[in-house]
Amino acid sequence: MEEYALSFWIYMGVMSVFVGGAMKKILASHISAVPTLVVWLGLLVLLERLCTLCLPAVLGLAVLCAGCGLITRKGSAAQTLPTEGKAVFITGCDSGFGKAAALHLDALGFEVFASVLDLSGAGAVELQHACSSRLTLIQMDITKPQEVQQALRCTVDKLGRRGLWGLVNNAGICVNFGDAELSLTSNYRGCMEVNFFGTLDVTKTFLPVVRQAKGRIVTVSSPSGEQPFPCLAAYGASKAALNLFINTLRHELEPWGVKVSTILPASYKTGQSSNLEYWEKQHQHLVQNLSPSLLEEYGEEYLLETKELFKAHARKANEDFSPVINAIAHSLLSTQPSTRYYAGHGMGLMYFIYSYLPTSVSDRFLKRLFVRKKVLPRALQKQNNNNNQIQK
Ligand SMILES: NC(=O)c1ccc[n+]([C@@H]2O[C@H](COP(=O)([O-])OP(=O)(O)OC[C@H]3O[C@@H](n4cnc5c(N)ncnc54)[C@H](O)[C@@H]3O)[C@@H](O)[C@H]2O)c1
Ligand SMILES: C[C@]12C[C@H](O)[C@H]3[C@@H](CCC4=CC(=O)CC[C@@]43C)[C@@H]1CC[C@@H]2C(=O)CO
Repeated sequence: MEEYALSFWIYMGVMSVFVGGAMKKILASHISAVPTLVVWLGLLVLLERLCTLCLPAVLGLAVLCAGCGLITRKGSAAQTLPTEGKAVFITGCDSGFGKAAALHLDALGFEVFASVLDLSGAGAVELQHACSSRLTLIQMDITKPQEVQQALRCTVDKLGRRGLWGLVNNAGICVNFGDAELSLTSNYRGCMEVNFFGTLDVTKTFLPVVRQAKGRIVTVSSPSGEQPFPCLAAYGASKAALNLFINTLRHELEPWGVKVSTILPASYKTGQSSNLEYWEKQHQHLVQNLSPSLLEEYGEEYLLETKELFKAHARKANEDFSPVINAIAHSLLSTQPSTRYYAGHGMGLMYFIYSYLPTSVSDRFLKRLFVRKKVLPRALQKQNNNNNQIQK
């Protein structure tokens, strides 16, 4: 009887440690910890069976101590590093997350190298006026290797013998518009050229100075690189390639002391995505370049609805970039940065649905989240009309 009582108390002790750890995750990151809770509770049930069935009391006690040590060490170790003397290079600072990150990191005390496409553009001018004298503005198109090399030379000239603490890969575009079959090959290439090959070149070019500082690489990607968002195949494919490259780099750079993080933002009202004129131009470009057969099979009405759905989504996107900017700052300054940051409300739920519920449920969730089409392709409308005629 005593043996049973001791096993019972060990089991209760282990439960409180694991459930407490999972609840802490829930409080710290809202719903995104739901997957964690599911896993922890599964482990707990397994452990309960072990404790009850085959662990002698002494070993059970050792498990309890190990569990407590694990939770407390992990929980209390993370601290924030000082920004003093740390330099960070950010791509795509003309607008959106890049410009906001440059402003915030400058205010935190970093020496910011903000690269822009247009040194005389509104974004660059705003940064010049709003930031401290530590800011350096650099013109760089990430798809032009000679401009990337020049940007490195300019950065190293200013860093002297110091390494570069942080590289923030932010620059990116969404060229594609519409269903995977309808997206032009030039859309796929356009997204891949900037989002994958451009970021690849910048990362490889700046890696030696980041390794020298045992610093950080932070990449702004997208959930569309991991989940099949409708109408985003070209953009998502480029982000998928980027995610795999960055994730491979993450564990290969561990021996060098370089920490690698990926930021996965929800939907925000930034420069390009909120530019309704941009989506009009994308629509016109598609109609003018789509093959006559596809245009006939899908019909202009179908393409028009897609454009309106993109514009409607852009109107209701989030204007508060702080979840993304705070994630970038945390990934640069925490002694224990996360490998992935879900930057925006509801992202954890989106990933929980995608990870644990049937594909039909997650497919429907993504459609409701982004583009809920009502118009069928013209060819399907004709098929349905013919079937209805036959049934009459
Ligand atoms: N806005 C969102 O909802 C959202 C969601 C998920 C991921 N993202 C990603 O966030 C990143 C930043 O985009 P944003 O939303 O701030 O949009 P944005 O259009 O405001 O910013 C994109 C930046 O990239 C720059 N850029 C584009 N092509 C470039 C090139 N060839 N060389 C150098 N710079 C270039 C632009 O000048 C701009 O400064 C992108 O990688 C985007 O894919 C955005
Ligand atoms: C791709 C975009 C950024 C982002 O990736 C969005 C996507 C719309 C669907 C969507 C919903 C999310 O909750 C995660 C991000 C995301 C999948 C956006 C449409 C235009 C926008 C951009 O143009 C970014 O440059």
